Parts: sequence; structure tokens; C-alpha cells
Amino acid sequence: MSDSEEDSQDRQLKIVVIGDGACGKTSLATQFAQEAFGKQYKQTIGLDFFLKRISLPGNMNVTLQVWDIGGQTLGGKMLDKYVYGAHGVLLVYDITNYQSFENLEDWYSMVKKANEESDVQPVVFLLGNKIDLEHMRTVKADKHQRFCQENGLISQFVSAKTGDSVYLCFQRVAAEILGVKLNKAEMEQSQRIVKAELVNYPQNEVQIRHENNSQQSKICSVQ
Ligand SMILES: Nc1nc2c(ncn2[C@@H]2O[C@H](COP(=O)(O)OP(=O)(O)OP(=O)(O)O)[C@@H](O)[C@H]2O)c(=O)[nH]1
Repeated sequence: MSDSEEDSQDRQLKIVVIGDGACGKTSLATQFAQEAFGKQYKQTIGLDFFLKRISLPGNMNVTLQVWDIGGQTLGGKMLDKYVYGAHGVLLVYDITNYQSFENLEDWYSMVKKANEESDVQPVVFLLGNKIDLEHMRTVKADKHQRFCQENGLISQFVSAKTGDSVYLCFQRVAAEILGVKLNKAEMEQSQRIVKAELVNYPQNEVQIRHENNSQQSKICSVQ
């Protein structure tokens, strides 16, 4: 960052979110900026923008300018222009879709190419999204870790649906860019606990269910 930017308290950072179509980029951006999640898939044509102000340790306020780039732009003429000058890149795949992991190579090559001429290289995070669907995982965690190690990326698993670690990953990327250290307590606070749905049957309904069950067992004994 330039000296004048470093001097001001409220900074703006350009964070670009890329990856295959339907891996959850728009969902991550809306979960972060609006704390909302939509089940309906609506393809992003071109790109969308989101702005959100966050705080980092030491009373530092940062505005994140999130560029949500449509998955269909890979191979298109505009993509390297969108990515150029980004302070941070979130490279996203869907842990239940192996193809979206395989295509990371292409996405990452494009990031490197787009910033070839730039003095400052962006901080790149690898995000494995949809961890609420752990039972449907097709990309093993060790493959994810290997990709991070081989390319010097920072790793994070998230769920745009439950919000698990979404705020944390944007906060981590901003902290990393600005050279701010987040301690364990700050990271845990941002992780946000996933809420379980509790089904609370009324007391008499439990009794009816119990009676129904005992009737069934009587029928069974007759047979
Ligand atoms: N279960 C689950 N579904 C998710 C999650 N994130 C996104 N989805 C769903 O996946 C679908 C695609 O999500 P989007 O956020 O539109 O995907 P995208 O990467 O922006 O797609 P493009 O606009 O085509 O680039 C939608 O139906 C979302 O509801 C997640 O963490 N968990």
C-alpha cells in the first residue's frame, strides 16, 4: 500500500472473489455484507460489488470493496482487468464438487498473469466452501492443504449457508494485507457458532406419539 493510504485510518481494500460457477461466491459475499443467505441459485453475469466496513485490532477501520466475479468469466477478455490491482483474492471452490477444485489451477494462473506487471502481489486465500455439506465432500482436506502449500496460499474452510467462518475469512484477509496480527480470541469471536435447529414437540404430542407406538407394537404381537 502507498504511504498516504497507510497514514489514513479508514482504508479501502479491493477483495476479489473468484472460482467456478455455483461454488458459492455470491452467497459468501452476501453472507458477509448482508448476513443473508438465499437457497435459490442466480448466476452472476459479469460482476457485482459489495461494500462492508469492518474493524481490526487497534481501532483500525477498513472498508472492504468485495468484487464478486461471475464463474462464467474464466477465459473471457475482462477477467484480468477485474483482478488487476486486487489487494486480496479469495479463490473459492465447492468441497462437494471435484471439478471446481480441479479448475483452481486455471483460476490461480489467471490471477498470477493479471498481476504480472504489478509491484505488489495480492494476498491469496483458498476457500473450501459448503462445509455444512461435509457428508457430501468429494475433495479431501489433504488435497486442499497440499494446494495451499504448493502455491503459498492461506487456507480456510467456510459455509456461506450457516455463516461458519465467513466473517473470519474476510477479517483474516484484511489483517493479512495490512500486516495486523489477530490473536486466537479475536479469531474465535469472529468464527460465529452454527445454530442447531431444535424441534420442540408439545408435551401432549409426545404422549400421543408414545401411544401410537405402543398400539403398533400390540399389532405386531397379534401378528
Ligand atoms: N449447502 C450450501 N449451499 C450453498 C453454499 N453456498 C452457496 N450455496 C448454494 O449454491 C448455489 C450457488 O451459489 P452462488 O453463491 O450463486 O454461486 P456463485 O459461485 O456465485 O455462482 P456464479 O454466479 O455462477 O459464479 C446456490 O443455490 C446457493 O444457495 C453453502 O455454503 N452451503
